[in-house]
Amino acid sequence: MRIATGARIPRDTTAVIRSEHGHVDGKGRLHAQREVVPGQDIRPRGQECRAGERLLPSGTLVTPAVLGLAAAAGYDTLYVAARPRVEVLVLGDELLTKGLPQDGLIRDALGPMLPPWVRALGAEVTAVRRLGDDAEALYEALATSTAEVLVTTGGTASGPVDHVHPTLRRLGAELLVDGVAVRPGHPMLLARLPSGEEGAGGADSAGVRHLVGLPGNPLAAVSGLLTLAEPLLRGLASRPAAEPYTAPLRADVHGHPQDTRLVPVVLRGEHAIPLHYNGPAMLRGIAVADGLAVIPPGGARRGRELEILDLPWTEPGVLPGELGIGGPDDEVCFT
Ligand SMILES: Nc1nc2c(c(=O)[nH]1)N[C@H]1C(S)=C(S)[C@@H](COP(=O)(O)OP(=O)(O)OC[C@H]3O[C@@H](n4cnc5c(N)ncnc54)[C@H](O)[C@@H]3O)O[C@H]1N2
Ligand code: MOO
Repeated sequence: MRIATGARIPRDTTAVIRSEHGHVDGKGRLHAQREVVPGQDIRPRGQECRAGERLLPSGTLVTPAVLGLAAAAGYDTLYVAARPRVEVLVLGDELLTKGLPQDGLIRDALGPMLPPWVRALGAEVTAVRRLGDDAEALYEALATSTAEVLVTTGGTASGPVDHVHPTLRRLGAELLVDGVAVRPGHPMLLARLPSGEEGAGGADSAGVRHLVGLPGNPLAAVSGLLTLAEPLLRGLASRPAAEPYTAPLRADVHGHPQDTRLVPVVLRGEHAIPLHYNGPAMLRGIAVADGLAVIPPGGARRGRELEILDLPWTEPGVLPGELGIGGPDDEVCFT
């Protein structure tokens, strides 16, 4: 009997011969040109999975392949953790949104940088708002936002126009992390905002809202993104943490006397090569980096194994030669 690839086999069939491995003679009899073994080219039911079997552990990212597997196994609905909804609030009167920095005004580097970064961390960005240094606008924004996570940039220090701390106090927020012994990024903070029912506006279905306060210096903001925002968003999205790993340094790196430093590095072969332009306000290092090396207080010598924090898009690339540490314009810059 002729049968199409993938067609259901007739009852009591013991083997299938591929058309190119057999021929039918003038009397309609089939002759195999190769040995035929029982079960040949028959795909039995339940080969890949059986009814009720768990196909993937919970917490698995729904990739295109996972969607295909789910459909193949007959699922019509998948239960997933929704992407956390994040609103970005950029603070600072000194920020320009186009053109060259001039007259004491600088370009907003974080407004463009944060949304794709936050999306790469598995969250959805619902809005990016530039609020200047307006305490009332910040209060209104925090009180009424329905996002589960608010990310502010700037205004975390204690200067005259640093409104984040006073506004959190006014809202009755709970400061969970108020500064971290890390450079750059030491003023970063994490707070739990009052939920909708507690009188402060919107919230997610569980009523919990968090605020990640990133320092205004752009590389300091990156520190906060990787060490405060990333674990928070991962937890909210029920994503498992990546396995921590280390790499040996290919050059000495200066340390802060008391605090940990995070220094942009590229990964080449086994090694982490520390990059120039790693000051708190600089982005040239991180723009070509694969990750941040965790430098203990006091610094680290060449060859020492250090933990590396990956960037969400880390993949091997080309090291622009002049950026690696060890040249004449090596910089020690941590405030
Ligand atoms: N008395 C102290 N003052 C400061 C300390 C300290 O320990 N004691 N730490 C300094 C450090 S370190 C940092 S980091 C900053 C963090 O302060 P803020 O979070 O309040 O940040 P701002 O003052 O608003 O801005 C700092 C710096 O970054 C520039 N900035 C701000 N936003 C952006 C942006 N979107 N794009 C590019 N650049 C931005 C801003 O113009 C400032 O130059 O506090 C120090 N002060
Ligand atoms: O964040 Mo500051 O720029 O800690 O160094």
